[in-house]
Amino acid sequence: MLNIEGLNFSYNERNILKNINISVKNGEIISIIGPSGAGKTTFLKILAGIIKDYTGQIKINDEKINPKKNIIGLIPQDYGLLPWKTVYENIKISLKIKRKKNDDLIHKISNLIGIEDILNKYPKKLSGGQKQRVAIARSFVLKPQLLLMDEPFSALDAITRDNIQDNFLKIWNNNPVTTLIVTHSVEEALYLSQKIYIITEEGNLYKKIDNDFFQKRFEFYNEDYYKCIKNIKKDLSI
Ligand SMILES: Nc1ncnc2c1ncn2[C@@H]1O[C@H](COP(=O)(O)OP(=O)(O)OP(=O)(O)O)[C@@H](O)[C@H]1O
Repeated sequence: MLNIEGLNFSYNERNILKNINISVKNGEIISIIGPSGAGKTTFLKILAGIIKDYTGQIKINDEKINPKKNIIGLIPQDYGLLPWKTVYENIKISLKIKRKKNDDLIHKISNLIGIEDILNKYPKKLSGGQKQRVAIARSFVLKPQLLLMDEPFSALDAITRDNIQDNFLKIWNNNPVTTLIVTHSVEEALYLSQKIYIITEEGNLYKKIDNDFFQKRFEFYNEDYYKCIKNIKKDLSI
């Protein structure tokens, strides 16, 4: 269980996140959705241990979160691949960091996500969708206790995005990692997460939604789905 209680954070006395309370069950996927500048990336950076001077409590299984002890995977907006390493080496880095050896797992996950044939390529030769797949494979190989994804699919065309979202869920169903996804897309939040948290422009947690549409692709002509999207969009414009 990930427990966040009374989290506050300021940049140079400017209050960015205000009294955030969220709990995520082990193996659950939640989405954080909110307008630009609301503090979503800042929130992930705090969880990843990049930002440390927050107040409030963050616990994993009742112990204070510790990025040195807890295995935390972060997929940043730019995918974070090292240009001088091949895809295979980029994925293997996470195993080196955790001093594990598991080449079989690299091949299993690469196969599941469809990147077996590009393992020897360098990142500059890859499309955005391929880089995204590599970043996802790398974080799953790490077997993190917590996976953080910052707008993971925003730069992709609609067909590639649907395809990679499906691959992501395929791997997650194989190995349900506790995951937080930051997104601007209501449709993406509905497809990929069991709970949706709305953050306002001022950095307050406004609402938690239990999502009935998880892992279901709906069209706009489905009335319940359409209403749900409309309500969330209304909340986001407050
Ligand atoms: N290093 C920094 N120093 C000072 N202010 C910062 C810093 N990084 C971000 N900010 C400010 O903090 C606020 C929250 O930024 P953050 O990147 O977390 O928002 P976001 O919700 O992820 O936005 P977006 O959806 O556009 O990515 C913004 O107003 C931003 O300008």
